[in-house]
Amino acid sequence: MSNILLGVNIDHVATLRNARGTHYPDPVFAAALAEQAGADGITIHLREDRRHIKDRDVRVLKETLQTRMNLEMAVTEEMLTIACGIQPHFVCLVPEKRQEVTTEGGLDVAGQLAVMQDAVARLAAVGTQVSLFIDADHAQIDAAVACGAPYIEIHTGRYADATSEAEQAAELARIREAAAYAHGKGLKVNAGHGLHYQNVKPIAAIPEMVELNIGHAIIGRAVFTGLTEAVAEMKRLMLEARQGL
Ligand SMILES: CC(=O)[C@@H](O)[C@H](O)COP(=O)(O)O
Ligand SMILES: NCC(=O)COP(=O)(O)O
Repeated sequence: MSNILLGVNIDHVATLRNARGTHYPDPVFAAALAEQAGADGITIHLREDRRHIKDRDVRVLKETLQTRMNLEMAVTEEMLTIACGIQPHFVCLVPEKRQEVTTEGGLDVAGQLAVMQDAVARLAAVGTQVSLFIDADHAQIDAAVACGAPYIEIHTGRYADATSEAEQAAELARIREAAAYAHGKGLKVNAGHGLHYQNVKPIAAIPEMVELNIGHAIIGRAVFTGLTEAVAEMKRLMLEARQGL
C-alpha cells in the first residue's frame, strides 16, 4: 500500500471563535489534537480580511506544531512579508476574493508568471516549499513548472460540487489525468477543497497523490464526534482507498 498524507485545515475552528470574539475554541488546541489523531500536517489560510485565522494563530502555531505548517495565502506583498518572517514548511499560494464565501477556483499562474516566479523564489530563499493551488489544467501545470514550484495542489471544488454522477466522474477523470501529467513533469501533487467523508476515496486512490488538505468536513464532523475521531476516520478512509496501490 502506498502512503498518503492528511493535512487538516483548522480554519473553521477559528471561524467559530471569531463569531463571538472570544478566545475559544482555540485553533492552536485543535492543531495539537489533530496531530495526536494522525494528521500529517496542519493547514491554515491567513486571509487578507482575517475572517478566521489571525496573525497570532500563525505565530503561536509556528512555535507549537509538531508536524508541518502549510500556510495558505494570497500572492500579495503583505502576505509574502509575513510568510518570509514565519518561514513555514509549506506555503500554498491561492487566489483570493474579498467577497467570496470560499476559494472559488484555482490560481492563474500562467497569466502572471513573473509575479509567481518572484514569489516562489522569495519563499524558497527562506527554506519554504511552495505549492500552487491550481485547477486541473495543463497550461497551469506547465506554468507551475516554469515557476520552479515543487508542489501543486489541485482544486477539487468542481468535483465536490458536481450535481450528477456523470459530472463528478468527468471531474474525477480530469483530476486523475492532471495528476499524472504533473507527476510526469516532476511536480509533487496534492489536492483539496470540498472533500468530505463520502467523496474522498476516489481522490485518495489517485496513485500520484501525496497529500490531501481537508478542513470544513472534518471540523463539521468534530462538532458531533470530537476532533480526534473525525481526523482518525478521515485518515482511515484515505488509507483504505490506497489498498492495492
Ligand atoms: C484554499 C482552500 O481551498 C482552503 O483554504 C479554503 O480556502 C478554506 O478557507 P475558506 O473557507 O476561507 O475558503
Ligand atoms: N486547500 C484546501 C483546504 O485546505 C481545505 O479545504 P476545505 O476542506 O475546507 O474545503
